[in-house]
Amino acid sequence: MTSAAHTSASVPSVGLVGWRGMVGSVLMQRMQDEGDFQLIDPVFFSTSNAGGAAPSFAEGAAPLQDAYDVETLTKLPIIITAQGGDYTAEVYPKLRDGGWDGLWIDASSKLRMEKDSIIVLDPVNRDVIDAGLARGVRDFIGGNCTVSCMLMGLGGLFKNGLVEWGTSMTYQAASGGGARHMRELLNQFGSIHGAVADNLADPASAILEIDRGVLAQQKNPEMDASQFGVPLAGSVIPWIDADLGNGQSKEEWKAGAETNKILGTDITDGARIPFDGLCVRIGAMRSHSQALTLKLTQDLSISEIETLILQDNPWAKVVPNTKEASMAQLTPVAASGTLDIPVGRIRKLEMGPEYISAFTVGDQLLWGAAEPLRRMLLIATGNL
Ligand SMILES: NC(=O)C1=CN([C@@H]2O[C@H](COP(=O)(O)OP(=O)(O)OC[C@H]3O[C@@H](n4cnc5c(N)ncnc54)[C@H](OP(=O)(O)O)[C@@H]3O)[C@@H](O)[C@H]2O)C=CC1
Ligand SMILES: N[C@@H](CC(=O)OP(=O)(O)O)C(=O)O
Repeated sequence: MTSAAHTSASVPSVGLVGWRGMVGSVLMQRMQDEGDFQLIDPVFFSTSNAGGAAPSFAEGAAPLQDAYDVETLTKLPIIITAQGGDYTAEVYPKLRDGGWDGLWIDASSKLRMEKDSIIVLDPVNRDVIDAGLARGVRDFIGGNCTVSCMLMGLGGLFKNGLVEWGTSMTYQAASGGGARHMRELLNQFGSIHGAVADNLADPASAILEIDRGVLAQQKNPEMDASQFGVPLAGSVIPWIDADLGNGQSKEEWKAGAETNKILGTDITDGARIPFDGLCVRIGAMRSHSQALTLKLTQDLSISEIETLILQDNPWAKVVPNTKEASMAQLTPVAASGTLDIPVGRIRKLEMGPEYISAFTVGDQLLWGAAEPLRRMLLIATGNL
């Protein structure tokens, strides 16, 4: 089973499932950047290409194992999966029913709200993770991307009990849907551009003619919208994830449910922080943004709020509430590929001194997905 990149008996074998997807690719990159592969003996799995070559960055690694081969998975003390909830639903119960007691570290939402699982976001809930490991918890699940990014940015307010309630209006990038969604968005932009390229190249052409051509292409049933269901390029989709049947999307439900589970405010009577809003898909490639309205428990000054945010963790950054700084530092383009979580547009609202607005953006593939998982692996192996 070993003989991947390492053969040392002193490092644990770790099964890696879903490593070529969007979250998995970012996870692999971060693990390479940080030298994490020196600390483990990686065993790569695939749902579609068992027997194929291991990724080129893991020189000497054994060929890809079948990700549905429970017997092989059972031999591993730790499995990290970014394969998705359907995979977890199929494989996880077989492993546990067969007596496997290894650590399951998962990016998908499937087990997040289970009583015996912990949502991992260690800069916010390291105490909960450590206590869980000590009492034998085996399932450590990455949080929803918008929730994790929000808590990384505004942890200083939430963790100090300063938020009475909150609402978030999200602007979620195509990459939240995965690799195929990103490709679809780019193909849509390309086909729209192609439909009007000649007119666009002619400065004398009428803008209404171009606009008509764009709309016609967006409504063209030939344009591929198989991943998102409707065109996203040049549009927005005000619904993400399943319809819960009560007017709320599952993505919106996660905001309240997961925020309170991560903070531990779900278990004490009266501690729950009401948190709700609307989740919207936009045509950004990567990084989720959200506009927040928070009712604070106290009338704090803006500088007190900014200090609390900055002091909470090294990644939260305060962006001055000016046009120049917001445009330069508070966009998906600025945040993508970085671990920074910029928080800006912080100001008091007309409703009263306890009401504030904020806008935050974070690379949802980093703090919203891959980073808490790789850090959980480090914690579990005694390296963080
Ligand atoms: N995207 C995000 O922002 C976030 C995602 N998550 C969760 O993480 C899990 C994985 O999500 P995500 O990485 O976005 O999903 P992807 O669709 O990008 O990848 C999942 C799997 O799809 C297979 N796949 C099929 N076609 C392709 C292709 N063209 N390129 C790459 N992979 C392909 C791969 O499996 P194989 O190699 O076996 O064929 C891959 O491991 C989900 O549960 C998701 O909910 C959580 C937080 C944020
Ligand atoms: N639903 C998020 C990404 C995601 O996968 O979230 P979750 O892990 O909660 O299903 C999005 O589409 O942007």
